[in-house]
Amino acid sequence: MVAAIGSALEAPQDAVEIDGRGLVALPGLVDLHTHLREPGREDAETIASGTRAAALGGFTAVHAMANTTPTQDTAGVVEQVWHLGRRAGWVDVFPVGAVTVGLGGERLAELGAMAESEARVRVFSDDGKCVHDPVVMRRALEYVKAFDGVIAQHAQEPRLTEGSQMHEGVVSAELGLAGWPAVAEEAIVARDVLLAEHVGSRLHVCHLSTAGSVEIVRWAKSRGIDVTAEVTPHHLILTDELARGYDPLFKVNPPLRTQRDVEAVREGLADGTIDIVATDHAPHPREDKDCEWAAAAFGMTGLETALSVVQETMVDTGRMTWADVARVLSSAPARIGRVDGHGRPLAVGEPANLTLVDPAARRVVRPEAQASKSVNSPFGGRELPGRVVATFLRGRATVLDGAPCDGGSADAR
Ligand SMILES: NC(=O)N[C@@H](CC(=O)O)C(=O)O
Ligand SMILES: [Zn+2]
Ligand SMILES: [Zn+2]
Repeated sequence: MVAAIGSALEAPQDAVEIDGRGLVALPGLVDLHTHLREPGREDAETIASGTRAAALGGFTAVHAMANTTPTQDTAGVVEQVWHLGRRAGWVDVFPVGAVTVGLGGERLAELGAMAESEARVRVFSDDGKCVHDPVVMRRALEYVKAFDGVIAQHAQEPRLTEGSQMHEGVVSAELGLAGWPAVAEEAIVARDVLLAEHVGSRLHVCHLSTAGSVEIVRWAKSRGIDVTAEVTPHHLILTDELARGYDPLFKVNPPLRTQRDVEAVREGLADGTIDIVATDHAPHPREDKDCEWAAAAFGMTGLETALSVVQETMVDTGRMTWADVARVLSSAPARIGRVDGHGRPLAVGEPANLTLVDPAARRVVRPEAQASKSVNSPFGGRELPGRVVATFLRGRATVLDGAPCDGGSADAR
């Protein structure tokens, strides 16, 4: 708990003192969209390694996506993930529940049992797959109203994206790679905001990536539809031009779009149409990325670079203040996920979940030196601004002087 705020305070003798001059204090960051890969793909990431990466990135809470093996579609599996997160101790892990059994898109998973479990699931998503059947989507939206849940949709019309490899446009035509058209995302976003309005439920749009999707969400919000949306750091800064080198590091779902889309998502984030930044941290082992483009997995890591990318694209460009950063990376995601104790203002009596950032620092990203078990960062070798100096989870340092406090967590080494 934050005991006092001021300039002439008496600290207890054994207190850790940090010289905060020049640093920005943010409420601990909250990621609504992380892939931790455990259970099932511990070669790519574990709950311990992924949450350690999260703490180093300034996070105190992450939502762990449901596309694990087995799928997080029962109370048993979400409770297991929740417990492993607790035991690792780096951040609070909130498991996302699958919408449909095995992400199959057909039968609703036991949403109520997951909501009532110890993990208290409020966010449900088949992420990786789109809940494409409108009847299933409608039922899911209706069902979660009972416990104030939200459906987080991976908006990708499957028929329009069969075999898709990258954004459909000039570059895909030149490279001869199968395109993933913007309309495949926008058609689902449009359908889902209308469904959410029809049944009076809450919808969250995952990794919104196109100018058209921004317009649809802006329209929906102006109508009073209860929709929220996220953008990833990579969609704020990278474009489909990067596919020209055929390096699968830049292969991701939804794909990197055009400069026009990048401009539109930045503007949407700045004006509040897009509510939050979420990492979509998607670690993959080397063998799934060190191959030709068409055979490679979709996804990139992001927990350890997210804040820097937001600083570069939104703060250093004058589009957002640090208070806005606290909103899009902490308070708004905590509210959407209905998470207690996170995303709270830095005030006396609030839980001491906080992050100290040095905005004047610059660093070159070295994926091999990161805490994630996987190295598929699109920012390797790139210089980015900002450095997370310290992270505190309920008053306990998880990161100090930019280094993980391994002693504090039993299982994370
Ligand atoms: N974003 C990705 O490209 N991949 C994600 C799935 C997803 O977020 O759709 C993954 O699980 O690897
Ligand atoms: Zn997705
Ligand atoms: Zn994802």
